Amino acid sequence: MSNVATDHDGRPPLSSEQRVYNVILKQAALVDKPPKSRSLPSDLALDSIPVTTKNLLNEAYDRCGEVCAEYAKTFYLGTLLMTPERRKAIWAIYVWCRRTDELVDGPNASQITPTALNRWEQRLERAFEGQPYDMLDAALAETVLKFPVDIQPFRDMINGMRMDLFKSRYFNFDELYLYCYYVAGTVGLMSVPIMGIDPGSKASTESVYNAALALGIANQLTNILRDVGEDASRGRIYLPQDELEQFGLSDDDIFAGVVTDKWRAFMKDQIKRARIFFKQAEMGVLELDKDSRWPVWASLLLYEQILDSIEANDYDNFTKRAYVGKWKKLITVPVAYVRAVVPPSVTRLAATG
Ligand SMILES: CC(C)=CCC/C(C)=C/CC/C(C)=C/CC/C(C)=C/COP(=O)(O)OP(=O)(O)O
Repeated sequence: MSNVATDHDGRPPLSSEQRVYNVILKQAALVDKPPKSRSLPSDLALDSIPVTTKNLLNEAYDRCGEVCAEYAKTFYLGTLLMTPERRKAIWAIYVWCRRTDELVDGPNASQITPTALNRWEQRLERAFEGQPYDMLDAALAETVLKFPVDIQPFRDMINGMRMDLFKSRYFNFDELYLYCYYVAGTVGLMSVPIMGIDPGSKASTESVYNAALALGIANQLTNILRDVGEDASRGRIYLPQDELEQFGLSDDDIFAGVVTDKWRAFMKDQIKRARIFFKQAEMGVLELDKDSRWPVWASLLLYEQILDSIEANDYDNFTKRAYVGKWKKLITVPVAYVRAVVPPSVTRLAATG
């Protein structure tokens, strides 16, 4: 990828950031288009769904909600504040992402092949065409009919799983950035059309998508920094090789798992970068629809605190798993609520006054 000097037309290749930004421009353009359901054949229009199917669909959404409640408790509680339509849609997307992730991370992960991922992608395409394979896919199919969600981020998440099958080293941050977009930034892009942008927001749609992407990247970078030891035990190093080298470190140091001054310096640098992405994301939360802000603030603040915990562990992410304690979690939830409901000018004044 990065060692190709030019593309087919002899132009220098785009950086990962530019490639991902092109996806964002496409997503933002979609928001202004009429909903897909209006341009679908009449038998696929939402108001023509028979009552029995509607009941089955409601059961499927309930199941999605249960899965979300089980695996992402805080986020689930936050979704309860959203309108019923939105919360159902978020659950359906959450479940699709979880099922995708389980293909490579779940109990059957060792049997996963590129062919199985291709089949999963075909299923996704069918769901977007209104021909779901099972009821959970049906919930997704209805969601993407109702909201201006594009298939590209979903395809890209599957691309991330493909990447994970054959790649266990990242030469530089550009390569890692693409991976983080695939497996986490995509979630941000899928979520914005559901969560909605505040009608009074003056921000451009692209900038809100960009902030959502930043949150996905920040979360994934944090995840990577938290899990260095665990990943190394599986032979994987999700850290930029060139940056390790700049700090005088190599794969062997990661496998040895000893916290040295070089490691601390390297980690400080990585944490700094993850925090920059969190900051970029924060600007976008303010632009989201009022009811969607709380769950996003809560998950942002909670995830960002994992970085503090790595610092508190004196950068030992080889043998210690950084986590946010119960009390800190409990304090974060109301803090997130205040940030979500109080206009930023007031909090800013309160902070300075
Ligand atoms: C900021 C704006 C404008 C919108 C918000 C857009 C959203 C919801 C972005 C969130 C993106 C997101 C949740 C990405 C997933 C990131 C991630 C690393 C999840 C980790 O999942 P698990 O592996 O289950 O985590 P744990 O191992 O910590 O349980």
